[in-house]
Amino acid sequence: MDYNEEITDEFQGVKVWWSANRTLPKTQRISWYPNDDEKKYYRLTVHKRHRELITQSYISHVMMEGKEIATRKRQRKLYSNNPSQNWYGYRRSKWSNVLFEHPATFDTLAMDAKLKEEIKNDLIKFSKGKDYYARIGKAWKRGYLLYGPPGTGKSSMIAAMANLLDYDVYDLELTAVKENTELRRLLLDTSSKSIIVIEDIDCSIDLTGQREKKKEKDGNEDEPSDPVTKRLKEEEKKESKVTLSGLLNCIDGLWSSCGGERIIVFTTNYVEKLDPALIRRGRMDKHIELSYCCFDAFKVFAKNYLEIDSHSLFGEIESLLGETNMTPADVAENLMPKSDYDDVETCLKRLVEALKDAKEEAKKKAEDEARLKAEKEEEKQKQKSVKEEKEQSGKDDKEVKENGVALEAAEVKENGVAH
Ligand SMILES: Nc1ncnc2c1ncn2[C@@H]1O[C@H](COP(=O)(O)OP(=O)(O)OP(=O)(O)O)[C@@H](O)[C@H]1O
Repeated sequence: MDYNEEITDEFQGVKVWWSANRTLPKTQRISWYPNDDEKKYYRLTVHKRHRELITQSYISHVMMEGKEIATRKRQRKLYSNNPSQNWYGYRRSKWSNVLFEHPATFDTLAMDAKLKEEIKNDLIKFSKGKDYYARIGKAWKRGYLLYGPPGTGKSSMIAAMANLLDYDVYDLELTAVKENTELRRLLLDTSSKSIIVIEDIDCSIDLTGQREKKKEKDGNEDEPSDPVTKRLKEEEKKESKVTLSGLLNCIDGLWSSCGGERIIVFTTNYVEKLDPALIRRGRMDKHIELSYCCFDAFKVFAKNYLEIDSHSLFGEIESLLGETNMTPADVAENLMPKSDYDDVETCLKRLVEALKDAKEEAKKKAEDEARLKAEKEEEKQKQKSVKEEKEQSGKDDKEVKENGVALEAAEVKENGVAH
């Protein structure tokens, strides 16, 4: 809306007029910064008989609409945490950000259709649950644990979640956090409507307590003379003290005291390594396994990458997918046309070949492993029988010796007696 422009609006049959204006500065001065004296304002004109309706309902209606428009228009961000030595000073902050523009959505996510629907519903229910969480007296947060082998879509799912809910993403790199208080400050500095992601949780924290110490460097390393480098090196050498209990306390306690909705996502390739305390329900409410490519997931790729719903090769692909483990990342790579000459047939055939190779390789690997196991077993048996033989011969020697000694003793006695 331009200055001196006027627009009309209607609310419950009542007409109102808006105009934009500003107060001009009293003094003229040249400055890099906007003039403090200048004030922008909107004027709302309405017939005085509608005053009550306007002040009691219309204004709050306008504020709410405004907030919704701002949310719709806002550009979402991907944040990553800065090391604490960069937190203070001019324009320094705890988090750096870039625009979040990951294209993954639940439509592009290749996975079991039922599970996908379940996760979507869960997320939507959570995002609409403000009153529900307030009523049951729980912090408005939800934890997801995504686990599965590399290339099965854990990062893609996080992006799809953020795109579905219109949330910002905070990628929390725990290895850059020195202690629990830093972790707390970082988390308190996140905004509402956000997903906080800790990837590869099993690698970032020692799950029994203290985080792995950085490898000690040689003691006789040259001391830098430059004071800035020296300080940075000293900072680096400081022991990292983010603990599992610190992390859990932050997750459990912190957000109860600050409103707003937050989702926390942990990812790992090795779920079995995780401490049950970390992933118990309430902390990680939903455990989602992302696994090797199933036929449902393949059909999503076929639709998205090749724009097909069926093909004569689908049957063969379905049975090959059932017989071998191929990650969605590998399936996607094989399905993607590599040149303008690659048509649907070429891409599907390439996938069939790759699946056959993978099946063959897996078979060979299993055979090699079985052979190795059999050889080990044989070796073990051999060692066992050698040991038994040795023990037996040891026993025989002892008997011979004992008998021999006994005999000698008897002879000595007899001889002694005889003498
Ligand atoms: N389920 C999936 N649906 C759609 N695309 C996928 C899926 N899984 C993997 N991909 C594709 O493979 C690439 C790698 O996947 P992604 O990074 O999401 O896997 P990840 O499980 O997070 O792997 P890592 O454990 O190595 O981080 C993605 O860019 C995406 O194109």
